[in-house]
Amino acid sequence: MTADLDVSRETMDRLRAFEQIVKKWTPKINLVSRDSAYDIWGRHIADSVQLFEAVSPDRHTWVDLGSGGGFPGVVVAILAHGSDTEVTMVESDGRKCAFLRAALRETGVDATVLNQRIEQVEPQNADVVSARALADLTTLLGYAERHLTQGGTAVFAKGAMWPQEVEAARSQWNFDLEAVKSKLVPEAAILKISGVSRV
Ligand SMILES: C[S@@+](CC[C@H](N)C(=O)[O-])C[C@H]1O[C@@H](n2cnc3c(N)ncnc32)[C@H](O)[C@@H]1O
Repeated sequence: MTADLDVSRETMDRLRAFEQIVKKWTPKINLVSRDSAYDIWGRHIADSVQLFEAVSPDRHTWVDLGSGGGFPGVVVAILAHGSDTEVTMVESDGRKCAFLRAALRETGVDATVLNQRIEQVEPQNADVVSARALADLTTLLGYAERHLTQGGTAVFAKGAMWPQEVEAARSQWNFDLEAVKSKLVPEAAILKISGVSRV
């Protein structure tokens, strides 16, 4: 994905710097699974870039839930740097929050890191809510309902089971869905969701 990533040289340098920081910290605090640690760029950064690109640039507040090692939160902060998008990451693990703050400092971009549980953070009224590898869709829609502004969009990275997750979620939630096929894993998708309300 490096070749067709249409970003400035400065942004690419920041993404590369972030890749190195993840590699440095991963042995200490397990930021990514052991079997994906060999390919931070291909498995994690490129996937986060896809999530970012799935959303229209017309947004001011982006909240990433369960940011962990910064996917997609730190990548979004790097790609949105210089725009008027404010990025917030919510992460309950204090060591990961320390990592996220260090990554932001070292890459020279701004974002807010909330070391809290998603369920306890005050409603964020965000234009965009994102999550990757966090929870099943039914749970994520509860988070989206709490933290999205009216007219906002949720973007969730999902694996091959996404059609079943959508079907299960429909019993509890009404929502509009656009499934964008992943460029990286054929069966995976980015679910773009709006109009979330309880059934
Ligand atoms: C499997 S990791 C995924 C991290 C990252 N989004 C990624 O794609 O690599 C899930 C992360 O969400 C955090 N998390 C799980 N439940 C949470 C909650 N209720 N509130 C805040 N953070 C939570 C965990 O601490 C963990 O860092």
